[in-house]
Amino acid sequence: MTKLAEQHRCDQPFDIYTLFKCFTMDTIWSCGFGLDTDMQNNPNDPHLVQSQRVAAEESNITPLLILFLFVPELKWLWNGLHQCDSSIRYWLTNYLPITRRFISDEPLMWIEKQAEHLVKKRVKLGYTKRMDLLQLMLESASDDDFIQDQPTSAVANTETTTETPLVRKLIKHEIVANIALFMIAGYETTSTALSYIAYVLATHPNEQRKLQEHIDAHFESNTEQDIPSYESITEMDYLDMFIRETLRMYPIVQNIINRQNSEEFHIENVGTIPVGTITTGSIYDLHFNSDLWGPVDPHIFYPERFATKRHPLAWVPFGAGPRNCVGMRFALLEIKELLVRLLKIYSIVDCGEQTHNSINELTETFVIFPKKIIVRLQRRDEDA
Ligand code: HEM
Repeated sequence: MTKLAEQHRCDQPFDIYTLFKCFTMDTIWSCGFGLDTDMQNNPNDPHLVQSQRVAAEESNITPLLILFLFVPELKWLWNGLHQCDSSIRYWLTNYLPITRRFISDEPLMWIEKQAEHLVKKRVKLGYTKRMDLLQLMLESASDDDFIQDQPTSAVANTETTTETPLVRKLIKHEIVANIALFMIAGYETTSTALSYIAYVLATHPNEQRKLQEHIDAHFESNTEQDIPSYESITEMDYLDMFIRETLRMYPIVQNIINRQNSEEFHIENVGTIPVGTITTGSIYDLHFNSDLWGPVDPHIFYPERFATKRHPLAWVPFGAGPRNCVGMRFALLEIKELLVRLLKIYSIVDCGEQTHNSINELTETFVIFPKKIIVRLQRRDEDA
């Protein structure tokens, strides 16, 4: 809120996406791993810079990735080479700083090393009352380096069960890998979702007013610093529909929602898909299909369409099935908390071409993101 107030005082168009990135990064470090970072006041913080590099265009298309795409049978070799390349870069750039002039380090490796330090530090610290993701993972950790999965005896004995769930502890390496995954998956996605929401709010003033009235009706507060409770947030159906409609029209992730089939299947007018094929559906075709989303034209922003029950797989910004996004509830709650606090005090204002051009050029890496979202803030109690 302090950063928003600063921007309001400047009374100039600014890039709200940059603010959201710092905010979601601070949130994931604090809620996930118990670190009180302050990236909102320090945009050059290396955690933020390295995470931004992971999603950046240039670090996504590497020769090894191209080899992986065209010769997936040798993925063990490409993985091995990638690991070697990243380790060498990490050691050279950290222990021989002069090499930074010629080679760049690998951001994922940097994040993994930070995660390793974090785990070591927390283990040394011993028991902590703080119940964050890291603590939960450490409590289910094993000291072994390798664990053989064991089916639960209770479930394995039941006659009706065909698939036996696994009793499984995490090994240290998996905890480190999960920290890195959560940092990357939880930061870029949520800040991008917030940036699209800001764009929609600025360009749809009637819907913004309706959302503000909805917030006023549900959330009484005397000060700007009040944090809405979980209970009051979950009751706010229009807020939920507003976010869902934005993610329908502006999905953040497309190409990571893919699956490899274990059985052959047939698609009409396409043919038979052999076992082991990696397929991904087109999220845009699904999200703009008028049979699934009508009768109001799916190209129109209309949150109320979510009041009608739709096909369970018509809306998939968080994927679907047992491997869908584990952070969905967390992301939705984070977005709602921020929107309630922001819109209680401010309106997001359209700055004409600057705002409209923001969305014209989108880039796709593992997320689909705009370069900037330029808007202005106006205090609601100063509205003309
Ligand atoms: C608006 C925000 C977000 C969007 C749009 C999003 C979207 C997705 C999508 C589409 C997938 C793939 C699902 C599939 O293949 O079916 C995914 C996976 C995942 N997401 Fe998110 N995500 C968001 C926020 C988060 C957050 C905040 C976290 C963590 C705190 C997170 C952690 C993960 C993880 C760990 C996976 C891998 C799950 C698995 O493989 O089992 N995501 N996300």
